[in-house]
Amino acid sequence: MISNPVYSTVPIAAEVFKLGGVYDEKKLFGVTTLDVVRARTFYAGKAKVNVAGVHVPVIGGHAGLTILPLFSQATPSGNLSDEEIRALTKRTQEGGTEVVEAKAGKGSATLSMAYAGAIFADACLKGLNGVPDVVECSYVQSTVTDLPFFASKVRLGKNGVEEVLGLGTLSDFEQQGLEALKPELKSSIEKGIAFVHDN
Ligand SMILES: NC(=O)c1ccc[n+]([C@@H]2O[C@H](COP(=O)([O-])OP(=O)(O)OC[C@H]3O[C@@H](n4cnc5c(N)ncnc54)[C@H](O)[C@@H]3O)[C@@H](O)[C@H]2O)c1
Ligand SMILES: O=C(O)C[C@H](O)C(=O)O
Repeated sequence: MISNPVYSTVPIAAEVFKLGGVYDEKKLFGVTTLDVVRARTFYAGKAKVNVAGVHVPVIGGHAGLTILPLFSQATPSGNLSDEEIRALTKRTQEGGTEVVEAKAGKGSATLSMAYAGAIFADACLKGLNGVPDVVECSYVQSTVTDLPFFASKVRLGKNGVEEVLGLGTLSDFEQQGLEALKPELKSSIEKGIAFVHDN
């Protein structure tokens, strides 16, 4: 699922598939790769490292505060200040809205989404083809938090999602971000599920 709001459209799709008796949680992904692309790009710029070698997990959902880049786990380490990390987090969270507002009703990010979509589709194909250790962040059915859907690192394989990976160690700032995003994410998931049953 790429169509927004991804944090609701994925639960909507899951519910529709369940009603049709064909839901396979291993094969339903919300594409959050663009958040990862933005986090990597902004981080590389600030840390003055080559973006090609940068990894930053992004967890949560796919809108505003629900997008939580884990810069404490970024590699290579950029030794950025707390203030810089806060600014990079905000920029990543607002990246999509920035483009939507700049295009003023004429759509959303397209070229960067195509790039992100290609990365994610390529990872899915590698997994399906049996390439080992293919890991991308994605918004999937999850038990890593108390929310039924959550974006985190996912290991892809022949069946789709082979393993939803844990969050690793979070900084205090990220832990606070995680607690702050939960109410919005919970309500967006519930709204999606209710939408299916009300319609
Ligand atoms: N997951 C991500 O990272 C990400 C990134 C970019 C865009 N998006 C989402 O992708 C979607 C498309 O973005 P876009 O920039 O191409 O938007 P867009 O406005 O350019 O295109 C939307 C298209 O949907 C069509 N449409 C609208 N209502 C319809 C309906 N009821 N039935 C059939 N078609 C309908 C419109 O005619 C239009 O062609 C949006 O939901 C956007 O939010 C997601
Ligand atoms: O379409 C949007 O609202 C934003 C899009 O999801 C993006 O991340 O660029």
